[in-house]
Amino acid sequence: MNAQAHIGVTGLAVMGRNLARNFARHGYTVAVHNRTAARTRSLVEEFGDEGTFVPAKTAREFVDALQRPRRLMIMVQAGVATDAVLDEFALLLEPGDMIIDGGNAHFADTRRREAALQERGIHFVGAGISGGEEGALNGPSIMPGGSKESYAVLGPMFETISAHVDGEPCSTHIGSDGAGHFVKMVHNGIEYADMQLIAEAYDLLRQVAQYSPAEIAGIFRTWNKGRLNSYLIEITAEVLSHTDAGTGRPFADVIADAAGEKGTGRLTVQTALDLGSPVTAIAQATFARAASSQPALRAAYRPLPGGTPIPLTRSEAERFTAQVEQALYASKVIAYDQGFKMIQDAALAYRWDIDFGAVAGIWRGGCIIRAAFLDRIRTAHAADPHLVSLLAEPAFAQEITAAQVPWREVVATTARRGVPTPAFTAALSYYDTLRAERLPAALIQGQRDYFGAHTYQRTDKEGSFHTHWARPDRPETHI
Ligand SMILES: NC(=O)C1=CN([C@@H]2O[C@H](COP(=O)(O)OP(=O)(O)OC[C@H]3O[C@@H](n4cnc5c(N)ncnc54)[C@H](OP(=O)(O)O)[C@@H]3O)[C@@H](O)[C@H]2O)C=CC1
Ligand SMILES: O=C(CO)[C@H](O)[C@H](O)COP(=O)(O)O
Repeated sequence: MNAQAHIGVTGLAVMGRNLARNFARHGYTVAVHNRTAARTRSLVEEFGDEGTFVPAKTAREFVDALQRPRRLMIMVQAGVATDAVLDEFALLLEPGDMIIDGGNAHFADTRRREAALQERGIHFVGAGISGGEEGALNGPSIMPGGSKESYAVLGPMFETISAHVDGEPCSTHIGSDGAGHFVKMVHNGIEYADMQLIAEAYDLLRQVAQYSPAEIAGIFRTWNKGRLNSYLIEITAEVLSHTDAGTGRPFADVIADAAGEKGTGRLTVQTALDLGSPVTAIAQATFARAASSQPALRAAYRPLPGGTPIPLTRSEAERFTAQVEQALYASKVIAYDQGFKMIQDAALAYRWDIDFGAVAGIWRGGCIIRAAFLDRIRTAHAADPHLVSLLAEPAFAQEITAAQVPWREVVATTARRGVPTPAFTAALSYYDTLRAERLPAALIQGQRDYFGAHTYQRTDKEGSFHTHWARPDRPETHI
C-alpha cells in the first residue's frame, strides 16, 4: 500500500468518522480504520466523495498507509479500549511517529502513556476534543497536550479543521503531557455545571413562575440575545420548544427525569478533591445527576413536606424571570471561575505552562460550553496571566455586585418554595465563603485539635499550637 495518507483515524464511531470527514473535506488524505470493518466500509460508501479516504482492514494496512512521520489519531472509548488500541498500534510505529488520543482519557493515563511511548521515541499527544458530532464534522475545539515539537507538526492540521472565531482557530497547544486532557476534563466539568444551572433556571420558571415549556423556550431565546448568549442556552430553547410527536405533549415532560453521565464530571470532582480545588458548583451538578438517578431514594423522600406554593401574578412572574436571569448569570460566572481556578491549581501541581486566556479563547467556538462571555474571560486572563479570579476583574465584579439582590432573592425563593437548586445555591455559597472576613474554619481547627491534637495556628502569633483539652487548666503548647 502507498504511504500516502497525511493522517489516519482509527475508531470510526460518532466522533472518529466525523473528524475523518472534516480532515478529508479540508484536503487531507485520511487513512480510516475501525475494529469492526463495517464502520470503515460505511464511512467510505456514504462519504467517500467528500475527499480522499484510504480504508484499511488491518492495523498493518492502516499504519502502512500513513506518510512518515506517521500521524495516527485514536477515537475510541477512554480506558481499556484506548490501551488495547495503543498496544496494537504502538508496536507497528517507529521513532518520530505521532499518536493522538482524541478521546476523553483520564489525564493521568495520558501522562503514563506519554512517558511510556517517549521511551520508544514516539510522540503521544493527548488531545481533548469537544463539539460532539456536529463540531467534529464542522469544527471542534481542540485541546492538545504533548510536546511542543509534536504541536509544531500537528498544530497546523488541528487549526485547519477546528472551529474559528473572529478568524482565530479554536486549537492551541495547552501544555506538556496530560495538560490537554486535563483542560478537556475541566471543560466537561463546567459543562455539567452550566447545564445544571440552566436546568434549575427552567425548573424555577416552570414551578414558581408557572410558565409552559414553550414560554420558557421564548425566555431562553431572549436571554440568548444578551450576555447569556451560548450554545447551551440555544439548544435548551430548542429542546423546550419541541413537542413529542407520539403524545402531543411538551417533549420536556415525556423525558424520564434521570440524568445520565459518562464520567467526565465525576472525574473532574474526584480530581478537584485531590488538588483541593473547591469546584462546588461542578460538584453539585454532578451529584444532582446522581440523585436524579436514585429512584428508591427519591420514592422514600417523595411523600415528605416541601415549601409553600404561592401563585405569582403576571407582573410578579416577569419580575421573577428577570431575577432568575441575574442569578443564572452570576452563578455561571462562579462556575467558570471555579473551573479556571482548578486548571490553575493543576498547572502549579503538574508544572504545566498553561495560557489561561488562550484556553478561554479556544472555548469560544466549537465546544459545548461555547459562550459569548468567554471572550471577556479571555481578555481578563490575557490582561493578567496571574488573575486569581474573574471577580478580581472590575467589569465582572460590577456585574456580580449588581446581581446581589436578585441572586439572593432567587435562592431564598427556592428554599421557601421547596424547588431544588443545588448549583445556584452552591455558587452563591461559594461567593459568600470567599468574601467572608472570617470563616467558621477557625472553629473546625479547634474541634480537630480537641479530638485529635491536630494543632492550629493563631491570628496573633506565629507557629503551630495545641491546647491540652483534657487538663482542667487547658494549657497551650507552642509546637
Ligand atoms: N460522543 C461525543 O459527543 C464525544 C465523545 N468524545 C470521546 O471521543 C471518543 C470516541 O467517542 P464516540 O465517537 O462517541 O465513540 P464511543 O466512545 O462510543 O466508542 C466507540 C468506538 O470505540 C471502538 N472500540 C471500543 N472498544 C474497542 C477496543 N477494545 N478496541 C478497538 N476499538 C474499540 C469501537 O469500535 P467498534 O465499532 O468495533 O465497536 C468504536 O469505534 C471517546 O473517548 C469519547 O469519550 C469526546 C467528545 C465528544
Ligand atoms: O465530551 C463531551 C462533550 O464535550 C461529551 O459529549 C461527553 O460525553 C458528555 O458527557 P456526559 O455523557 O457525561 O454528559
